[in-house]
Amino acid sequence: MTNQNVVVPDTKSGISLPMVRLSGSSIFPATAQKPPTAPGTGGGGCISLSAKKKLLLENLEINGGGGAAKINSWVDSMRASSPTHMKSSSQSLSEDQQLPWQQHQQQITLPSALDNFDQIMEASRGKQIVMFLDYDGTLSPIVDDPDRAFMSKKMRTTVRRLATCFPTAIVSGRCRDKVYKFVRLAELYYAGSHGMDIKGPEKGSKYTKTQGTEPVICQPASEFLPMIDEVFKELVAKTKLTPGAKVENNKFCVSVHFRCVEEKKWSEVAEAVKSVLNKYPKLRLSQGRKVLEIRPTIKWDKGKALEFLLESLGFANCTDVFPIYIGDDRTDEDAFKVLKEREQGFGILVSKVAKDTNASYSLQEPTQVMDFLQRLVDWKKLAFQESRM
Ligand SMILES: O=P(O)(O)OC[C@H]1O[C@H](O[C@H]2O[C@H](CO)[C@@H](O)[C@H](O)[C@H]2O)[C@H](O)[C@@H](O)[C@@H]1O
Repeated sequence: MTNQNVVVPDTKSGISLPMVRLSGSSIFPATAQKPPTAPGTGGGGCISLSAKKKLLLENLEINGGGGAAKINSWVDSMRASSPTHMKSSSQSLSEDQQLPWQQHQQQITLPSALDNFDQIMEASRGKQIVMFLDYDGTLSPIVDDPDRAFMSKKMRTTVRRLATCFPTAIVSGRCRDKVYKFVRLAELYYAGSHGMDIKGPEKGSKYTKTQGTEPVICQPASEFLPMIDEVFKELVAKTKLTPGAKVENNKFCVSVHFRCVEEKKWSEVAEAVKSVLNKYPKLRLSQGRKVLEIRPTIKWDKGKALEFLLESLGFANCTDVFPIYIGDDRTDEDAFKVLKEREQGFGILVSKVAKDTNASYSLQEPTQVMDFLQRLVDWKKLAFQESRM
């Protein structure tokens, strides 16, 4: 496996984005086997948007709503991202007023990944499981202060054990350094800034042939660094008079938190973000849990990061791989969608409420995620013991 310079053309801006990635052939034989459809989804856990909605979605996401979307609909969208407001807000808007993530066609209650553990393992039979874990809301509980979103010692121990059994990656909206400081496990892959900053394990990985060489690195949005810095400073200045607003520099994207802002002041946050987006057409908006995020318009997201990591691990065209992606946020949907489209592995949504999702199973909260990961470890150990008998 060798390092290779690759250029990713950005179809929107017309610029080419250099990155380094590993190329390698699969270490597993290719025998196609389709995982069974998750119960309760009828194969339709994936909700397809109509062509019209897709177009609207692209327009809104690319220019942050352009001039058309009013601040009121932004605030409605911000309310819709809060579970206590889920019923009241987005449903009162017409389809054209809604931001992309408000356009629910159907809310799905997914089967529990814990209750269906045996079924998931059965689907993975004969395949290499690869684990992808979101951080906030998945490995750590959601808290008011983003700087204090610590994962428990028990969770860290479980993730460490998991990584001895399966290749494991953390895929987060946070910048890579910050998420690493929270997780502190050198043996993992890390994809920060919603997948726009990927680095392989410091210590090399027993799962790749790259041990002892330079770790894999991928930064497809590196040209946006100065712009993101500028935007960060502008947003800090624009929100400094809004009590509770917090702007976080996530290196290749900026997060504007409104969790601690009084609801009547949410429009100030929306105004600030919208005014900046209007100034920077090469940046777009996405939304997470009580956070508005500004990121480059390049076609790169957590789904692309997942594909890149699979390729780096040598599973590019391999059918004997079984990726499991666990996440709680809208940005994780990009990865769930990739798995659905590849018909490989499963997405697991961490949520207590029904959501419009491409995931196949659900877990309610980080403690359940930990239980699921521990079961995976136990299952692997048992399988290993049985293979030696
Ligand atoms: O992709 P993730 O690892 O889930 O990161 C998404 C964002 O997570 C963080 O914000 C969220 O968690 C905070 C701490 O619990 C919470 O205060 C905030 O309201 C949530 O949105 C992080 O601070 C962001 O930078 C990430 O983009």
